[in-house]
Amino acid sequence: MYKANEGTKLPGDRGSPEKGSISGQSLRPSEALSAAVRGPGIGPVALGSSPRGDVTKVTNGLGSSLLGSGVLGSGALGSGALGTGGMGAAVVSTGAVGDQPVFGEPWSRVRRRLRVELGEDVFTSWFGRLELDGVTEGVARLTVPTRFLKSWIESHYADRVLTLFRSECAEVTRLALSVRGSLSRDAAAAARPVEPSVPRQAAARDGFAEASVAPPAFEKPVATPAAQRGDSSDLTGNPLDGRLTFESFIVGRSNALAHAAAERVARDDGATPLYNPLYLHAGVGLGKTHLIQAVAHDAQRCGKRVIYLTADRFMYGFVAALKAQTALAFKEKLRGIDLLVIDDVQFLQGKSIQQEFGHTINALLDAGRQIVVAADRPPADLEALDERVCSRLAGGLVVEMASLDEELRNRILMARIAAVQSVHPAFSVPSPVVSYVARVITTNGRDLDGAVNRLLAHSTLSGSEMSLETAEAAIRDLVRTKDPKRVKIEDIQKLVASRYNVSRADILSERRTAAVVKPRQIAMYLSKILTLRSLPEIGRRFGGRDHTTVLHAVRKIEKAVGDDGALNEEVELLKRMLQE
Ligand SMILES: Nc1ncnc2c1ncn2[C@@H]1O[C@H](COP(=O)(O)OP(=O)(O)OP(=O)(O)O)[C@@H](O)[C@H]1O
Repeated sequence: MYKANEGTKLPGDRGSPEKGSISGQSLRPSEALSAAVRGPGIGPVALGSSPRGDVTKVTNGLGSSLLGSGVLGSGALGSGALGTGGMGAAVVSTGAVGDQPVFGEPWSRVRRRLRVELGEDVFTSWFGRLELDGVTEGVARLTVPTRFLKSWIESHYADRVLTLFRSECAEVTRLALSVRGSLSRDAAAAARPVEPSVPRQAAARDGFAEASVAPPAFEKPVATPAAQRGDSSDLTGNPLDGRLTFESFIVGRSNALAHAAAERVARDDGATPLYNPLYLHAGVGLGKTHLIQAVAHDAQRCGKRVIYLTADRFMYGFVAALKAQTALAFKEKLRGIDLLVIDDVQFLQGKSIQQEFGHTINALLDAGRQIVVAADRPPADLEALDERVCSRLAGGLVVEMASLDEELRNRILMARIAAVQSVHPAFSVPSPVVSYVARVITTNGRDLDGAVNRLLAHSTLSGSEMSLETAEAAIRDLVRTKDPKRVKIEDIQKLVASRYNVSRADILSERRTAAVVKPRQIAMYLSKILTLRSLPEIGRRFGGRDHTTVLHAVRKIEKAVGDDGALNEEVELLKRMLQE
């Protein structure tokens, strides 16, 4: 079983609640894993082959989107390739392919090229969670966690992704993008609320468009009575994932504060919410969703009325309600709850939706209702959101969850392995292998899940002892080179200010003395070349200046570094310091 938390508690916290049942959430980690990697003879298994005949596909009967997928290359059973999403269908390449994963390497190269082309920020926002599920008969099946991401990638990047994939791997002729987890999370929840079908025009107006590449491979529209009636006011939120509880959340240095605050909020009696809103932010896969869903689970168990929504669901819900002229009911429903949990708030797009979101959180906060928000960045960096909304979101407790350190990664891995062992007692991972995986997979919890998935696939399918060598081959593609550092405008301002002996406030101020103008212009220039922020955004972050002022500064410094060797060296040094 997953290990219970031993983490930080805030004063006044009660102990862990009894494990209770959550309606429609019956998939335990052990069941999920057992379903995911049932070998031949245990569960329904489909076998197929690629056009080259060198890929054997093993699909468990619950569908490959059950919990993500893994792809292994051959060797003994070979090197790992894909599917960091968790513990689902294994796609195993064997035979003639040799030691290399069949599609994993090309896919890794596609990702690398996209990252270089688009820059770190754009790549992380749109492609950080895009995963390759497999390639069958020329169709590369890609998955993302939300419909919104799916629509966005399809309408903005599909052609580019396909072109890159084809150039890396001629076998790929089409893409099929789908939302992963749509089966898993809801398989047990027959009563899953359905995405209201968003009218094309409304969707396009608010920044998302219908699929344009290939018909979704897996996504199955689930008809519910509410959807059939078009009753979009029947907003019951996204279903919670029964695995994402406090009990299964491992607490370490990087997330102790967030965990303590989350527990406190979940168990608060609701009379006077202490941390409201509670705003958690962190990079991809560091446990935000896990923690805020844990809050939602716990609050539900305490009898609170809870709605958990991803930003895209909020958008779809609102657009559909507008269309069905049930927007009032939609708002009323939202405002009549005790706890609103919103995930991935950085994806909120569209003016009217943002306004509505702003009104909703104002109404809830004014009524003393609790809000919990997760995002991949701090409130001040939510560029798409109205400033007043950002400041309201920042007005409670904002906590950053840092990267998982090695010790925490080790404990998460051990918990995952223990969960698997409760179903597969023969699954054994020697401690040097656990330590090795914890050391080399530095990225996030999702990749740790992917690693366990591959070790399990290896052990189930090969039946051989796990050694450091085989483990290394199984998880090879998950071991990434260090991501380039993301530079923040605030850090640029601080560094440049200290280098030129002025304060950051001077840089943001109206002062026009030469001692301040030069560092200000250098800082603007560095913001333009080291971040993906637009000129207007940079202007806003420099004391509300116009974008033409920023453009002027950028051009001026560009020219100056060309003419003046000393300045060039100085700027290069600042650049290096910021990127280290
Ligand atoms: N501290 C932890 N304890 C247990 N599992 C964890 C922890 N941190 C992350 N995980 C696991 O890692 C995976 C990714 O976590 P989660 O989905 O919560 O990340 P996230 O921060 O919401 O990422 P994203 O920004 O991509 O949505 C999940 O399977 C989660 O259970």
